[in-house]
Amino acid sequence: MERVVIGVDGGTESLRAAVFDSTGRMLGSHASPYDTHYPEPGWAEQNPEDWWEALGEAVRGAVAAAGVAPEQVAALSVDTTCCTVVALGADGSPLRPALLWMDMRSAAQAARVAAADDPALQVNGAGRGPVSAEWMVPKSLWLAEAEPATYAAASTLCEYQDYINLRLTGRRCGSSNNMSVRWHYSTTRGVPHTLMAKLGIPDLADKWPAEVLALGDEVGGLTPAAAAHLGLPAGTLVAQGGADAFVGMIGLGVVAPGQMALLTGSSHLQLGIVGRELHGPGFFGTYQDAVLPGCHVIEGGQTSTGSVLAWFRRTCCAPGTSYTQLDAEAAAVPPGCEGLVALDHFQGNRTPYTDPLSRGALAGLSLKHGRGHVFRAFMESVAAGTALILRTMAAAGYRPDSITLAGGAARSELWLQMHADMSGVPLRLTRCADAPMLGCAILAAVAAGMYDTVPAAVAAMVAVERVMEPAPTAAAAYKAHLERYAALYPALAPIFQGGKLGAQQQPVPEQAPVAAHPGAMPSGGPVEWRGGVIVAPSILAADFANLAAAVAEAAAAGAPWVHVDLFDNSWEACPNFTVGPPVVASLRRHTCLQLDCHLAVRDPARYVDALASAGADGLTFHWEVLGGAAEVEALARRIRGAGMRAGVALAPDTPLPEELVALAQRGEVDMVLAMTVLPGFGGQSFREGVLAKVTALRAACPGLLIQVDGGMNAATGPKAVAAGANVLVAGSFLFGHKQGLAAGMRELLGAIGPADT
Ligand SMILES: O=C(CO)[C@H](O)[C@H](O)COP(=O)(O)O
Repeated sequence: MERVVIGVDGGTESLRAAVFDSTGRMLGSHASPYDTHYPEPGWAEQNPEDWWEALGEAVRGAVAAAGVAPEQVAALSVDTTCCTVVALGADGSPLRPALLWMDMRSAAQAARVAAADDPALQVNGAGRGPVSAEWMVPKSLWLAEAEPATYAAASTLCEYQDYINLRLTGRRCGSSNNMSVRWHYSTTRGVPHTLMAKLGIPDLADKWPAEVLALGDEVGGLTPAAAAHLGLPAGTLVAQGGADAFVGMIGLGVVAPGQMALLTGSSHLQLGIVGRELHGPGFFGTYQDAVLPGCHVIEGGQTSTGSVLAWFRRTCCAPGTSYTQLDAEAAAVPPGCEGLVALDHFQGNRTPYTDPLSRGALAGLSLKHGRGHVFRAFMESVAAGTALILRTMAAAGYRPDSITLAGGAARSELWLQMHADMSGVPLRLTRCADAPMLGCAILAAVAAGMYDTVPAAVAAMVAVERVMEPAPTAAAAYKAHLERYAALYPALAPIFQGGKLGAQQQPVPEQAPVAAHPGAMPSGGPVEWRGGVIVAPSILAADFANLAAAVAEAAAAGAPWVHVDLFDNSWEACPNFTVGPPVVASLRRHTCLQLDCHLAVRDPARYVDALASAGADGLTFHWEVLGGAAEVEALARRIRGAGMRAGVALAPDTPLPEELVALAQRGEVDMVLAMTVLPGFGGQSFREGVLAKVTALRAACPGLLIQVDGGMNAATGPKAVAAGANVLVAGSFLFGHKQGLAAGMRELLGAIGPADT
């Protein structure tokens, strides 16, 4: 008897079930719709009993459509919408309608959660936000405050998906997937007790399921009542599922570090797998162990993508105009739209700016441009938005090797190719369009013992049908266009919202983002990072009266970081006075590049809070000004706690301290800066002798960010990289380059040689 598995996808409009064989072929499916109620503007509720009825109907329908016997079903697994919150009484019955994921009534509570300044918030842009009203904690807080009697009576607050598992098996458990991505839970820190306590709801922890199961774990067998409802044998195995998009990653075969899922529809969602914890501004996550143990998920998102194209067709084209027609008109326009560039932020920007007030735009219109140009400009803006998200992730150390795409974008070859060309990453397309249901089926197959592991099941059940490679000529044609796109939001933000750049301006929380993933530094963007090396232009060599132009030039040249020297003339080894936190705050309003701040001052601790508030991404202080390893460790922790990368600098004559090596090996510092000139002034000669320190440090710390600063040019850069440096700060060479900074970048990177990673 052939064994089959069932995947169930509880969506917003309906619940769908499908039967799959062991090769991942869908044998039959069935959808059952249910209603959503909107009691107030912004509110959205569903009745859990409707889900249960839909589940019975859909599973029976899918089994009938597949033509299999119920006894053939080895297991099933369920994904649902994420953050659809249910309050259950002691007997497991719902106490009120469920708050659907899109329910926004807890917006005020979400703002208070964001302001709670708790370590658990670090997964959101390294603590800079946002916290969405969609999520579990704001919804729970709303219930506690607006309906205290219901909150008090609730013995369980859980997700749609947990409720279904409870009814199927009688087991009250949560999914580490849902909890990691939207409950501020982590597999190492556990439940966010301090956050709950700060919000005045410490008892929320008791209402959450105490048992947390990973995707694919056995939840249990169907109870007799559930079996009768589904038309399956009692005892049929139920495997743990999770949130639809994340289970969809499994259905797309995205289960290993370096892989990314791109889920497209009215919006875009970029979900990448990282081998270790990684936090940073401009993206969400990483969510620890959120898909498979050891696989952390990094998240980016664009709120309006397919919806922008739909808007254009609806409002700007004659009735009956087809996408095929618009696609053909767009295909006749060259990449870059002959100077026309659009911004896709019609409904705000989720990442990298996290700015709900940003809006769409078209810039560069001329009388030559026609409808095909405008449609293409919107298509390109969406692909460029994805490329910018990838660049932001790359600056923190994550670069996907492949992107597996699902959803509406797959219907346009032209649009697909734009995504591949601008991202510089091959796009994979799989056989099964219903990735969440296939993901559930894979989890069920593993729980049923049909495969030993999720990756083994993925290898057998996910079929990659096509790989679309970036076309080198088009990618080159898009370089300048991407820079124009990247410059649009910073230029328009003042118009949209009075000069603020969204969440980057928000205060950061008390505790630590973990070190950026070192050693795997970025490629992508208009200039490739050769050999995994970051070049950070030092604005010490720029015109201090025109720093906005300097950072714009650095961005246009493809630099991921800008190096900012903060000297206050307080340390005799650095007799210069440059800029302070207010200038960093101003720079933050002009760039989304990482602001890498070097403090050559006597008392660096006094600037930590101000620089964090200013939006600095990294803060490097000098070993020489502190009183030893314990003080260095404490300050590094404080810097990380303020949401920044912690670096320790050594003046050229300072020998490499063993204690610093030990701190780096223990992961207590993110970067070591070996100064190759005396701190204070640009334009000095490179001290090659310093490289012995770099060599020793690289041998001891293979994954560390090692920065060199001073006298860097096309002759000295390759020597620093050969010694083991992977972050090069260059001032006079770049800002003083006769052909401009971009030419200097090309020369430096060209001298370093091709990427070896
Ligand atoms: O930190 C510095 C000096 O303390 C500068 O960033 C560094 O010297 C870079 O300048 P240049 O490339 O001109 O040598």
